Amino acid sequence: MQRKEKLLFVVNPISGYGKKDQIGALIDKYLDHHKYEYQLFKTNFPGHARELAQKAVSDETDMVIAVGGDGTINEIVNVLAKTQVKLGIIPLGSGNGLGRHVGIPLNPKKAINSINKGKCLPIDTCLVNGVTFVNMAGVGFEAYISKVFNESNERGLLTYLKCVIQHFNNYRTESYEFMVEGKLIKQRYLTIAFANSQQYGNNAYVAPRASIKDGYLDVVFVQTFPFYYWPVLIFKTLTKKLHTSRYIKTHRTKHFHLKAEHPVPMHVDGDFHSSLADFQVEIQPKSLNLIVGKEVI
Ligand SMILES: Nc1ncnc2c1ncn2[C@@H]1O[C@H](COP(=O)(O)OP(=O)(O)OP(=O)(O)O)[C@@H](O)[C@H]1O
Repeated sequence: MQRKEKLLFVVNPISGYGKKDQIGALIDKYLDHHKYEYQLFKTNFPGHARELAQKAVSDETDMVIAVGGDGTINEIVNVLAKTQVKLGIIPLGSGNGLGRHVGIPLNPKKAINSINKGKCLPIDTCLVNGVTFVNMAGVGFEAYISKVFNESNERGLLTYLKCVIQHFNNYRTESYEFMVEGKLIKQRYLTIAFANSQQYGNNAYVAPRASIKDGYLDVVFVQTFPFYYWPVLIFKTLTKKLHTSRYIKTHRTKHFHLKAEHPVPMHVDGDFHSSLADFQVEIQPKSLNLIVGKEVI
């Protein structure tokens, strides 16, 4: 008889919208018990998912499944990158950028089925100043909003949009410098995204031509724009046309060194990390074994 694979489900009870009370029962009902044996833990504090993943690696677990959003995934990926342990996703976050990109259904029963199928793909991860991210990191306005959002008691898309609208006019753009094709560029930007996949979440495509398995990072520069341009920008973001905006430039690279004139906020996979003025970003090709739901770009 074939050995059963050992799974660990890591459930973030505060991610996304609803409680996660039913998830244990759904896993029990729909997981393929001929193929897998499993344990399930809820996270009690930020950083707990990382601790649980560390224990899973030392216990020779075959797959860790993040039940939550990109922040929960990020904690786990910081442990699983460059190991053989697979990552699964049950996307129950607010934005679910990575889960959406790799075609994991938002319906938990269907997501469990993707784990049963076990279609595994080696994907790229990235490092920013030594911290791993897998979907998106960034500096400037988007990171500032992730800080404000994390500090608010509410979650969800509506709260996020409220934060954006409230803070857009008051946010001061920062001056940055970096090299592109041997040329030194010095310019002010509203936000700069380091994109491994295509979207922040909620089908907001910031880097519609990015691939998670091409060995490259898409750096997306967003210049400041007038308030009346928001509807156009949102439309372009949702229809994968952002790169056609006159306020956007994209640079594809393996390494990127960015300096800001003053410390600016940085997020990794949607969660505020710290405020810094010097950023070294690099790609780590095919460094994570991810369970996917479809053919992935
Ligand atoms: N019990 C807990 N109490 C408070 N925070 C927690 C707890 N467990 C985990 N966290 C933190 O919650 C943060 C947010 O989780 P996550 O990013 O998964 O959800 P989300 O923000 O709703 O989804 P997304 O990132 O997809 O938009 C994580 O960074 C994690 O550190």
